[in-house]
Amino acid sequence: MIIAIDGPAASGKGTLGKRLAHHYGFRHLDTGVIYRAVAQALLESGAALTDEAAAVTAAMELDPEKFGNPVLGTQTVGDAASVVSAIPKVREVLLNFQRQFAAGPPGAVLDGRDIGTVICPDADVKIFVVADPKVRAHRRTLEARGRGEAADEALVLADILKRDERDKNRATAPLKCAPDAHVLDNSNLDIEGGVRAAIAIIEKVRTAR
Ligand SMILES: Nc1ncnc2c1ncn2[C@@H]1O[C@H](COP(=O)(O)OP(=O)(O)O)[C@@H](O)[C@H]1O
Ligand SMILES: Nc1ccn([C@@H]2O[C@H](COP(=O)(O)OP(=O)(O)O)[C@@H](O)[C@H]2O)c(=O)n1
Repeated sequence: MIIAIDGPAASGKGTLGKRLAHHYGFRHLDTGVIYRAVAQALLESGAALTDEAAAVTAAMELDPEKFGNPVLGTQTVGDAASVVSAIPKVREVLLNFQRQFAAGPPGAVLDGRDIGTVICPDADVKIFVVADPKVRAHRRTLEARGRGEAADEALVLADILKRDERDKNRATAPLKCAPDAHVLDNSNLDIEGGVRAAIAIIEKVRTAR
């Protein structure tokens, strides 16, 4: 079984994906980390984020062992990731890695921007997670402060909106809700409530088969 989760920045995709994978005993891939790792490799090497050749090389040399690097969670790297991720050849290089991850037993949960539309268009269940931008900015600010970073909520909101616009308007694999996805708005739900709502969606789809 494949569960595809997509949605805008800081909507709670990763948290939900992790929790669902735990609930069902599936593997989980936060695909945003992949683009963040490519962006970080470019930032470290000093190459421009729009340098296609350097970005493709970084994507081909991606080391999943480095996905746990805490710097990948920062706003700077997230912003850089949304520039790098708009390069079609970078997405092409990363496609197989994601599809192979999705294919293995016993099941997988992937979250990102194009899982239900491009990576796993035949996923068993697709969930498009949304939340009010101000709510998302507040949660991300608390998260950054929890890591000891000085985060200004207004700037976090501006960054989220800018990134959403870039991700929605790019030509290749833009952020969009698949026609067969179930929209889950968690603006007024806590993490537990969001997980319960997602499980209800998944069980409804399963029993309808
Ligand atoms: N339903 C929710 N209610 C409250 N906080 C949430 C909820 N879902 C996620 N969060 C918090 O919001 C922040 C962003 O969530 P995250 O899962 O990283 O989002 P995304 O993967 O979409 O960027 C995290 O600090 C997370 O703990
Ligand atoms: N499947 C994906 C996942 C992320 N991304 C890009 O990577 C950036 C960072 O993704 P992320 O999921 O880690 O971002 P957050 O929602 O956690 O802030 C996004 O802004 C997208 O530009 C993508 O293009 N496709």
